[in-house]
Amino acid sequence: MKELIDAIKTGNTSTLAAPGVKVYAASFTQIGNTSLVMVRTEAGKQLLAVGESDLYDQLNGEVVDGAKVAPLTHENRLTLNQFLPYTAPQAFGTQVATMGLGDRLGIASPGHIQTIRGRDIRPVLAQQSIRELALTGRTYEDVLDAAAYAVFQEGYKDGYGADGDHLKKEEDIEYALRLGFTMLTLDCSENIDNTIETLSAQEVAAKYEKLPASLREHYEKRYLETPADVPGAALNYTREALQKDVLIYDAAINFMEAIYRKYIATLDRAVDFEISIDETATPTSPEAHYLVANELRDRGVSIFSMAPRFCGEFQKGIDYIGDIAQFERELASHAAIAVHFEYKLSIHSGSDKFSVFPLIGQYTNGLFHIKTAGTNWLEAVRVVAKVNPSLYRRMHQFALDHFTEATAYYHVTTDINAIVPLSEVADADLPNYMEENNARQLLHITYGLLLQAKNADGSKTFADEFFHTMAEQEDVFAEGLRHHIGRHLELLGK
Ligand SMILES: O=C(O)[C@@H](O)[C@H](O)[C@H](O)C(=O)CO
Repeated sequence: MKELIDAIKTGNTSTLAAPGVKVYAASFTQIGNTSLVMVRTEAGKQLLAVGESDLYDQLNGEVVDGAKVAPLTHENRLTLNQFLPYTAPQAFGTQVATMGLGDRLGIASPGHIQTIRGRDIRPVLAQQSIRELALTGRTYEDVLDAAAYAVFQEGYKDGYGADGDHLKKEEDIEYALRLGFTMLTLDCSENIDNTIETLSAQEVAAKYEKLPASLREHYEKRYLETPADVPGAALNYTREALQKDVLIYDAAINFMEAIYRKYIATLDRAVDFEISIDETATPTSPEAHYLVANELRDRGVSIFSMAPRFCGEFQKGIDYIGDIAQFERELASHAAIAVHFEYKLSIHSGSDKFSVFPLIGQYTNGLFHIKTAGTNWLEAVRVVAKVNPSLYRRMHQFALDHFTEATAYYHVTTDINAIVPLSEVADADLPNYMEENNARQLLHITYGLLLQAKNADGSKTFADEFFHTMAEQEDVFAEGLRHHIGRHLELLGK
């Protein structure tokens, strides 16, 4: 490290290098008298600060050859945020396309930044749901730390977001806001009454008639007596459909309003507020989308994006399943409704939906929010399959043994029996599993079980070897993400 420190001290920063040290040159920056750069040694990634200043004094680390070597801790990330504002997350609002790049491992954001840099779209790098945190054993502090350090490492100064994703409980909303998250995705799935879809028209009518007359009059006046006028949207409310949608969504709309008033409207900073009604058994018709959006607007609820449950299937880690012609027809209306109410359409489980990406880019005029997460984990699995076949085989077999357990967390229609047995696949062909839908979903939804698996002696079954492999293959992983997420962006027109 001494050679590097001396080079920085003498201002010879054109080629920052030292034996046994990887220097992330894009991170190099000057803050007052301090030169700061990210390096990686056998001890892992660290901040190297050369030159005395308040920043130097505030960083927690040890002094080596007259410089400070600081580990990538939560406290040091907060110090970085204080002196380098571009390393803190921001809200983006509705006038720029954004992409959620969920990173369940805390090591994908450098590749995501390399992919998105220079394109007409901004990254929400720190995106994790409470479900993901529970399955990986991470915290929102971990998630935001990893994203901020990646932004510093890559010297990315165009801004990034932090999304507390699929939040259902007030304590989780408070947790994300307390940490400075700049996007909140309110998951309303538990406030949507999916049982209504199972009722007959007569049962729906009877249940609807039991609602307060004032409520029924409110909806009938606004949706039966007043035609919806949304340019580009084909909306046709029937009495039967209205009755169902009121029974399905009224409680959820009240929930959205209550959370907005309590947590968003009172904030002294911008936060992108997303409404998620995608993780429900009930596909969101354009009429239902319009009803929810219209009610929210008239209640003064301003949103950044809305995630409907599209027709067909947006399953994890694989392409769209369904009638693309019907999807296009409904997408046109959903996108027109979002434009009408001045927010962005949000595409959840956006990973790998290659067949519909061009339609999404077209009908949203390139102004959308799209969420990915699992596909980034699968790119890491692909690296393991390439460079550590033994580890991949053990992970794959463990996933097969625990797949049923994992289906409690994610809706998939995976055919496990269609997956070619490991014994029939040569080491060199293991990466091909990442090209096959059933194997993709097998490894996709078992991520938490794999990362948290422990041996009888309490040691990690896979995680330590997995992360060591990924550290050695950092550049291969980044290249894989540039290729795979780059394909997403190209087809989305970005
Ligand atoms: O797995 C999760 O809980 C999240 O990644 C969630 O699926 C997210 O909202 C998403 O849609 C990512 O594609």
